[in-house]
Amino acid sequence: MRITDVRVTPIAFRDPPLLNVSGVHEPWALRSIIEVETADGHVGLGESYGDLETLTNLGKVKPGLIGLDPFDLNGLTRVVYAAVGGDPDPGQTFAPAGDKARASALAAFEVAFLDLQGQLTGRPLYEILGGKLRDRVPYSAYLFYKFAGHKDDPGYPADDWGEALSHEQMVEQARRMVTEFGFGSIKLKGGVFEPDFEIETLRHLRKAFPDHPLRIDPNGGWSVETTRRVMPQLEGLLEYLEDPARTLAEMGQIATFAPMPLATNMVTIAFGHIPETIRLNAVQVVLSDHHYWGGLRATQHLAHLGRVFGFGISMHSNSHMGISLAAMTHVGATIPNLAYACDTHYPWQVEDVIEGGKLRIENGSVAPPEGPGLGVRLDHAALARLHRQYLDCGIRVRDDTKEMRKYQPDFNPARPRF
Ligand SMILES: O=C([O-])C(=O)C[C@H](O)[C@@H](O)C(=O)[O-]
Ligand SMILES: [Mg+2]
Repeated sequence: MRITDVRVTPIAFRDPPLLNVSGVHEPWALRSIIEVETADGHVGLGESYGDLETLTNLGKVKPGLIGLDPFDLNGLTRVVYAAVGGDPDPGQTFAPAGDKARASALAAFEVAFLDLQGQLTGRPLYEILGGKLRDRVPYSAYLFYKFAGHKDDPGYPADDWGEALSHEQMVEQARRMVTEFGFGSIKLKGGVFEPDFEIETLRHLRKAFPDHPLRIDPNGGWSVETTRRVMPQLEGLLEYLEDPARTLAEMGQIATFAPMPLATNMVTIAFGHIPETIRLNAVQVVLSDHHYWGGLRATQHLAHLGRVFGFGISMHSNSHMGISLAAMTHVGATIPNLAYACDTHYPWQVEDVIEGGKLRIENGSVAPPEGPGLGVRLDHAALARLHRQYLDCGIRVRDDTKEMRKYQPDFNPARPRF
């Protein structure tokens, strides 16, 4: 069974004005949708970033995939490394340190190849990945401070979540997340306001949700000294503290005085970072993300290293569609040491490219879609509509800072902000 066609379609979908350390989300979020077709008409799906660099790299890989067997994942790795650059040694399946471009291209196509393997064998993807260890994968409520609407009219109605700039509004956002989706744990995106204000928001959340584990993620927005100053206030409040500071060395310093585990999706983002992470004991929870760790098998390998070296595994996300949620859920179902509920931006998205609308989050968790492979199919009309939005929206690279300067012309995202 050989691959005869590969299509990569950039899309843009509505995104609310969510705040973070770099600024605010633009009205349109970008992704790319990958279709890998075999001679007999099976189509494997993948999803990745939609920025120009990713699209360029995926475009470079495409021609080399024609004629490959979808079961030849080492062949895929060789093609990706040859096209994007790097060591073409087929033994070097996973990317070294700082190798996000190659690992991301590999991941985008690996998911589509695995989807094909599932379709060709009539097996759900979690079986291709070794079998499921749980029926449902837990996700956490992902709370953002947010504006009520975008600064410029994006040409669509404002989202129905309203403004969240006060503690009380954030508790309301959490209440809706927990009521509608049943989330059993809560993450607050921080780095937006002074840490003391954000910790007060956490206290309000603790009061309203006494049993929900809480996390905060300032995305490297705090200095080591600021983190030291606020640490007594955080003690006993958090399940883990995610990326308070920006570098591995700073995380290592914070780990010497932090009573709770430190988590990251910023300082340990490739296999080559793990030796130094362990040497410094800088991080106790790694947020895996198949999109840039090199795919679903790489995610399993990362989890295995977690068992070897004693760090926990959680999962990171970005604004994404149902193909990514299906892939995250299939792999999440196979990881023995997935000790924490995974991140997902999915509740913030109102559009999707899969048949049947959106996947369902219930009781704070998602079941891997049944059916062969990923278990999701492309809605071609929706894909065409979201591609048209991409062409029309004019955004080609995500820039939260530029967007924030429309509200606050002197906004400075330099970190540490606090
Ligand atoms: O955990 C994280 O760092 C993220 O989810 C990164 C995202 O870019 C988040 O900050 C966002 O969507 O603004
Ligand atoms: Mg993070």
